[in-house]
Amino acid sequence: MQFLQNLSIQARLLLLVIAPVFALSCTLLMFDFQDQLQREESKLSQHALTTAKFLSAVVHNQSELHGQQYIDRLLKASQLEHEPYMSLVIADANNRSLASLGTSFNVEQPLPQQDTVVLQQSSFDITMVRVFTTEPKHVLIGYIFVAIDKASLIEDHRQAFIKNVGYITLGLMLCSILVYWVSRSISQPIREMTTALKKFMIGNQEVSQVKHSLPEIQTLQTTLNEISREMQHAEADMRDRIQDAQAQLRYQARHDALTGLVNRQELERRLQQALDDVKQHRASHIFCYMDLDQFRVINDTCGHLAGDEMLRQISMILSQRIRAEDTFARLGGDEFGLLLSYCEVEKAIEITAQLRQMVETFRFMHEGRLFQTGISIGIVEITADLKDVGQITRHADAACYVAKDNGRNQIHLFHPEDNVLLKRHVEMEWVSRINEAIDQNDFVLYCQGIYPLQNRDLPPFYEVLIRKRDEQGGIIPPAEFLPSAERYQLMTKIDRWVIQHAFMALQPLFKMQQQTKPFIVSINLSGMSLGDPNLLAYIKECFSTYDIPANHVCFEVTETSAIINIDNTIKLIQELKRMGTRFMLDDFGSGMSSFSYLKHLPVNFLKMDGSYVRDITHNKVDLAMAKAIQSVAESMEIETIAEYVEDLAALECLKQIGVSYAQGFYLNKPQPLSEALARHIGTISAQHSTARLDI
Ligand SMILES: Nc1nc2c(ncn2[C@@H]2O[C@H](COP(=O)(O)OP(=O)(O)OP(=O)(O)O)[C@@H](O)[C@H]2O)c(=O)[nH]1
Repeated sequence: MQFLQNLSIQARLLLLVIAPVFALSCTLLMFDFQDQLQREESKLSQHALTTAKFLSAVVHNQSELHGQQYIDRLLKASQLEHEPYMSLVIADANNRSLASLGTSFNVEQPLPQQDTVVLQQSSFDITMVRVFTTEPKHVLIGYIFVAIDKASLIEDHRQAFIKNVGYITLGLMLCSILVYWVSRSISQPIREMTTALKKFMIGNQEVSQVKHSLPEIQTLQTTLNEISREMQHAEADMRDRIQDAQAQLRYQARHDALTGLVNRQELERRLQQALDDVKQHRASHIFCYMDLDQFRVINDTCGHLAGDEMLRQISMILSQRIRAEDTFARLGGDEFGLLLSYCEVEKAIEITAQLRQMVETFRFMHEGRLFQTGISIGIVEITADLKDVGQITRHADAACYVAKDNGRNQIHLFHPEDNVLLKRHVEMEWVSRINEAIDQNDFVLYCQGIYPLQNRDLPPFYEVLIRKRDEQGGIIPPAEFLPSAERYQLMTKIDRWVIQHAFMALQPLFKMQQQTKPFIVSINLSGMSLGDPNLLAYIKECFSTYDIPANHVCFEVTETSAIINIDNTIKLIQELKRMGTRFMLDDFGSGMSSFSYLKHLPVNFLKMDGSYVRDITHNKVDLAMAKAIQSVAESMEIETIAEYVEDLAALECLKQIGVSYAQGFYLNKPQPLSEALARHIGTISAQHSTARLDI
């Protein structure tokens, strides 16, 4: 079959049509030849027998065969003279030939005794009939032999057969020529088409006209040319699209998707050019680092989409003031970079002052509310002594940091000896120390008691406070490291560390299955943690891991951080309160709109801001504020706590106005959490823990 597949159309037609027809014709001819031969043979045999019988009938009443005339008459009567392939012999009773017609022959003795018999010879068939006299006596008087010459009969038929085969061969040869011509008329255009297609493949735009084309091939050619045209259109279209996409990619690689401004990579490339220019040609270029002020508030109150819109609007407004030769870029978040080309410091200050002014006067409208923001700008002059682009951006960033530190919405020109920069350096160091302390558990938990003033049966609180161990084993207060943790977004990590370790400290108390005196451990949550959507899941996991009853835990959130993350905070409070956990609003009264937000925060306790408590016995306003807070809390059925209680007079005053709990150095100083808890359940002496509440 494989061999057939490799054959050309001509070869296939010849092999599959002509050859079988030839073979079949020859076979049929052969059968016919055999058949005819047999029929002829039997016809002749029959004829020979009839003739012999006829002759025997003619002579049967003779007593013997004699007389030439008589025999000739007999031969004539046989009517066999026109059958050249036969011989006829008349012999007497002794088998001596009396007369013959055709080639004479002798029949060997003894002759068979039958009256009629066919004797088979090598190339003859001899029909023998015995001749008898009739009445009165039945006497043998002779023999009549009729021979059929089989060889000549076969030869005659062979000639006819060869002639027929010749005719068939001739016919088939003519057919072959016809088949060859027809198949060539098919294969030739296919070959030409193949050549045309090869040329088409190597760049010809059209499949060229095939000379001896068939209608089918012409249709194929037209279709291919149509496909080719379509492909050319598609290719041109695709090329355009690729070019567009490449241009878009080039654009995207250099621009910020949100604002359309140049991006950080492109700015850094241009800064490098500027630095080279300064080093080679002493040109003067300025770089400014700009950061929007309190942008987080927009995101938190209006959502990120609104924040994006504000970034777009501010970028557009500032772009209008920036010269074509300058580069205004978005570096990420709410940070922008401005490269002022061929610009002196004084001019840069003038331009940035205008930009700052534009941001200050800009109002962002969202859902009917107007928002205002500021921008802090750090300026650095690109000088030849700057090592690289990284140093330019670091200096500008540092100057912007100083501008923030100076109260935001400021412009600051970079100066290496800035005190604030030194402070920032210290803070940066704290970042790695805090991370290390978290990994190596170098923090320790302290606590300060919060005791009931009105009803002694209420359980005390222990507010958990974090400290850090120093290398010499001393204790570092939180004021040294928490500001850095807040600035560098480490508060979530710290809060989680505190929650986990406070729970670890509590676990043994509940494991002992002792009837512990009721108490509540109070843990502070930073604003950053309140904005963390995964905090709730983390706290729940800690409750189940350490198996701590939820009603022994209270979380303290400050008013400002709760407000910034209001939705998340409300959800957190609702979910955990359902489990029995309590919530305390810390520093209450420090914000401007404390009372209005109180309605939305379902807390159990209010901790008055220490600033009202410290001077409550001397300052009437503080006293009035404390009373007001107490009155609002009572009407909302919220318990109050006063912190910073530093003397007996303050304690008495707070008790009188109805404050529920008190906390402060007068009552109790911070002590290690584990010790405080051990004292509480009485496993160690309670000597130092007793709060001075005997008033
Ligand atoms: N809408 C929006 N917000 C972003 C995008 N990238 C970063 N932010 C947010 O921008 C805020 C940047 O805040 P910071 O610059 O750290 O702080 P800030 O609130 O501006 O306060 P100061 O810079 O200290 O004045 C963060 O809340 C980020 O989540 C952004 O592409 N779109």
